[in-house]
Amino acid sequence: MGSATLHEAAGRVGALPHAIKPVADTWTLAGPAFPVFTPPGNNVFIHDALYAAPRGSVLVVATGLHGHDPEWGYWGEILSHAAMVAGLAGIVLDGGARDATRLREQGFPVFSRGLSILGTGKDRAGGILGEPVTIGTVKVSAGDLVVGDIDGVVVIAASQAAAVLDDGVRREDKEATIMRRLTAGERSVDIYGF
Ligand SMILES: O=C([O-])CC(=O)C(=O)O
Ligand SMILES: [Mg+2]
Repeated sequence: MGSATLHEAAGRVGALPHAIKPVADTWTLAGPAFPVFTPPGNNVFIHDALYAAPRGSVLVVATGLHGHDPEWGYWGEILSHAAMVAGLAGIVLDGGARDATRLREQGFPVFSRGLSILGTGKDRAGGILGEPVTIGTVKVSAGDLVVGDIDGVVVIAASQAAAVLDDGVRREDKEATIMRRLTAGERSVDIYGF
């Protein structure tokens, strides 16, 4: 199910900033969040998170700069390789990634604000693992459902996830019916009653 459908099903909440996109257009992502806060320009806590997150997790990394952070590549081919070995499902990064050609070959879903050559420091101070983080206007807690695709990333509270998925399926069924009616010659404005 697409991120936009789930966002509608969730009552139009949970969309992360639109600038956070997959490094390869075709990638999709789904799994429970493991939140990480890293100080700007530092990625040692992201390395630590690989070994703290349960298998199947999506790392969701806040950098404290709320999007004003185009200049670091927090994640690259080494971290993707390590994350695959650790059985993680993907990463959502409120900052840049690098080694994009290799990342695309590896296929591990990396969602970032863009690409940056610059490497990060390793000071072991100021990071937090597994506690809620805020990206854009969205608070992300451990276990929340994270779904990403080329449209972007949506985060659904764990307590809402089952109901939102059910509603998403209903929406997709309804939209399939609308497509059939359009094919049959009806007009969108008539179907919706606009
Ligand atoms: O050096 C880093 O920590 C990020 C990186 O390029 C890699 O993971 O390959
Ligand atoms: Mg690298």
